[in-house]
Amino acid sequence: MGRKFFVGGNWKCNGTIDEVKKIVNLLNDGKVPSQDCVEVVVSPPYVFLPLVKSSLRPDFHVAAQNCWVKKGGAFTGEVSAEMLKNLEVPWVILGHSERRALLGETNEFVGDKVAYALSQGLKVIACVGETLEQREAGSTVDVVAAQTKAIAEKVKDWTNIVLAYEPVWAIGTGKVASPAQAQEVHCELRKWLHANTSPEVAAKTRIIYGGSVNGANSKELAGQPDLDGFLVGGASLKPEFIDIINAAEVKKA
Ligand SMILES: O=C(CO)COP(=O)(O)O
Repeated sequence: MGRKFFVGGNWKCNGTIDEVKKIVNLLNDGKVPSQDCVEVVVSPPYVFLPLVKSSLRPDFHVAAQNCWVKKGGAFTGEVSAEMLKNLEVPWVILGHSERRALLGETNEFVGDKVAYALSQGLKVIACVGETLEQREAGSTVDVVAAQTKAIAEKVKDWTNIVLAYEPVWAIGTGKVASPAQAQEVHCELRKWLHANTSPEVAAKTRIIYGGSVNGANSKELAGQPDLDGFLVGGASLKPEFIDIINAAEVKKA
């Protein structure tokens, strides 16, 4: 099948220089499976990217948490895909639900961002996910399909995209999706890719889960057939992030 397990750590808007140094030391000392078995990418705030990149172990990589929708210029406060490329930051997270909800990023805007970042040679962790209201209304699959469609309309080549399913109700709440709930949506997303992109894209694209993942629940989640890794928030700042990376071993069994 060839979908390498992927573990992302989204540090969000957290950290001081000292705290960042501590997390990097913790990561550098962690015992994890080889790069053949798991791809690890951590995403500090922009301002810490050079520090993390220069001090992080070479088998782990970095991601930005966002970038501007087109070429840089007169866009105060933004950071462009070209700048990330210039800093040799290989990955960027786009469409996180916090940006969709708090900063008004629409499906279309996220689709444009993904397409532009890819065009500049970045790899993208593209996030989708429903709110509790949407889940209770029975529209989970429609919501994530619409979010994915807005990306698929702008992108032909999915090689450099990892799709992150992050139910909004599970983010930062301690209410993790059950393995069955996660598997159901991952399977629907894969079916959607099969029908609307190509069977090859559906088979190869990694679909990772995010929302209250921790050291204790990561193994059982990793056992789900359509779950190819995690995007971790709170626990990515703690020693248990190493345990979550080690959940990749489940796929080998
Ligand atoms: O938003 C997330 C990762 O992008 C998940 O956050 P938590 O792991 O803190 O729930």
